[in-house]
Parts: sequence; structure tokens; C-alpha cells
Amino acid sequence: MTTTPTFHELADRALAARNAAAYGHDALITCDRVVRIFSADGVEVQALQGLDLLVRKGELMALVGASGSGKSTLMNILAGLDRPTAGAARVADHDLVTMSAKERLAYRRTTVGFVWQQTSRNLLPYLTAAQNVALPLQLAGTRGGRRARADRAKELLDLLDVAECRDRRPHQMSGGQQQRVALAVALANDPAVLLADEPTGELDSHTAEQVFAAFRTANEELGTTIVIVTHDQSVASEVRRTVAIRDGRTSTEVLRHSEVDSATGQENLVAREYAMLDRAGRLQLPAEYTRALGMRDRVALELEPDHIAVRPDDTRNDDAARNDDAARNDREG
Ligand SMILES: Nc1ncnc2c1ncn2[C@@H]1O[C@H](COP(=O)(O)OP(=O)(O)OP(=O)(O)O)[C@@H](O)[C@H]1O
Repeated sequence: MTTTPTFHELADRALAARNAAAYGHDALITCDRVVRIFSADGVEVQALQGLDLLVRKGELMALVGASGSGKSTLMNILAGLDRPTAGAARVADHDLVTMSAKERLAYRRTTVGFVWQQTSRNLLPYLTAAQNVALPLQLAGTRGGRRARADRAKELLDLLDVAECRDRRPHQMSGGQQQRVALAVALANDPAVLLADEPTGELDSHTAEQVFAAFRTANEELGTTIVIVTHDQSVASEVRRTVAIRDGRTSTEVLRHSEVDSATGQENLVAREYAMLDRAGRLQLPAEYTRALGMRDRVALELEPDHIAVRPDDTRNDDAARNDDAARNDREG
């Protein structure tokens, strides 16, 4: 039985709704039901299908997804190179949907830094490492002149362990060194967010580890928030938080933290998987879980005091038995 709320209850509810914090109010990156549709030759492709994502200040996280899941589309939106078709996207208080062309340019120069997969896209071939790092400072009109820019370049190249490359041009460096210098370039203007698209895609695993160490250093020493996009699942072990993208939506996420074993005193990394719950209450279950239990179309739910149980649909067996009976009757009749 439902009871009609009193006027005071309605007033309290309205006040609570007004005071409720907006989605992602305390996040540095907020994607709220982001949709991106491409139209090519009259065919529409929904690259992002209502993607939700929150990234807090100071995080180092990875977005992992298969080819075509929408990673690059999301990256281009966060980088200010593309706009969502619908939904909201904010980075460090910049509204990526309504930003003007002028604001977009300033945003790309000072708020975000990028490291792309292709080393050639990150560095100018005719400049040395130090000159490459100094260039974004010059473009942003940073005060202090040539001397200050050279000092900043030295500081970043030292920090990322590529001091020896200072006077070398990109072709005189290894792939891993080029990516670490690219990271220094991306950090030059002290961006609020650093975006990296498959930054180790062209590197062997040993070199990739060194590049990841440089990302961790940037995150820990400079406090830069870093989002790394990759299709490589092994990257997941390099960061504390991995969010999976599937079919243009964030699906599951894995958080890792260290726990000290009280018996042995040994520190272990513990990983736990979570599913995203959107504001409509929709939950995407990992395909391998649903497949393992033969779940499809419908599942049985039970609310328990501290959890919700999701079980295979127990009426399916009854339905199947009924269908078998009907088939048998048809045959016999
Ligand atoms: N400019 C475009 N025009 C038409 N379709 C596009 C465009 N860009 C991306 N798509 C489509 O959108 C979907 C998502 O593409 P996206 O490049 O974001 O995926 P991805 O996860 O980055 O893949 P990959 O790892 O292969 O780069 C794909 O189906 C792709 O074909």
C-alpha cells in the first residue's frame, strides 16, 4: 500500500534533491552519458554509447578495451580534438561540449598533455630533446625566457631518467627514450591531466616497463593525473585502477591495493573486480561470468541484507521441460 506524502515530506525531498551533489562534482574528469556517433556514407556508427567515467585528481589509471571499443574516440574528446554528439564531458572545470575554438586551443596547450603511440607524432625530428621540451613552454608564453625554459627541460629530463638525451635529436634515441622525452614534453606546462594513447604499443616489454616507471614517477613526484589508453591487458598490472571499455561504454573496473599478510609480514597486491552501476541502475556483467553460468536474457535477483544475489533464471528449466512435454505430446498426438 502506498501512502500519500505530506507537504513537509515533499518539501524535504525537494530540498534534498537540490542539495544532492551533481554527478562527478568532485572528479577531475567527468564523462556523463557521453555519446559519439559518426556518419559515413549514410551509415551511422555509435562509437560511444552513453559512456560514464569519473577520474579523481592524482590518479594513475588505465582504460583497456578491444579494438573498436571506442578508446581513441574517448581520448580525442578528452584531448579537446573532438566533441561528443550528446552527453556531458568536463576536465578540470572545462566544459568540453560548449568550449569555444579559442578556449579549446588554450585547453590543449595548458590543461592537457598527450603522449601518442607513434613516437614520430610526439617529437619534432629536427629539435633536440631539450628543445622539444622547451617548445610547449614557448608556445604557452611561459615567463622567464630561454633560461627558465632550459632549466625546466633539464629538470624534467632528469626526473624521467633521460638526461643523457638532452642534446640528441629523436633519431639518435631508442624508442623507450623517445617516449620518456615525449612524456617530458607533455609535462612541460604542468598539465592537470596527461593522456597517453597506447604509449608502449611500439615497444618491447622490457622497454615498456621503463616507460611505465616514468609514468609512475610523473604521477608520484609531480602529482599529475594520468589516463593511459591501451588494448594491452598486461598494462593493467602497472596501475592501481583499470577501467574496461566495451562497445562504447565502461563495463567493469579492477582496483588493486597492497595488503600486508599479518602472519608473514609480506606485502601482496590484491586485485578486486567491480562493475559500473549507472544512474538508471543498469549493471553490465562480464561476459565470461554470464557465459560460465549459462546466463542470458533474464536472471533471478534476490535482495539480501548486505548484497544482491544474481542467479541463473530458475524458470528456464521449467520452461524447457514444458517445451519438451509439448513437443512429446505433439509427436504422440
Ligand atoms: N571518424 C570516424 N568515422 C566513422 N567511424 C569511426 C570514426 N572513428 C571511429 N569510428 C568507429 O567507431 C568505433 C570506435 O572506434 P575507436 O577508434 O574509438 O576504437 P578503439 O577502441 O580506439 O580501437 P583501436 O584500438 O583499434 O584504435 C569503431 O567502430 C570505428 O570504426
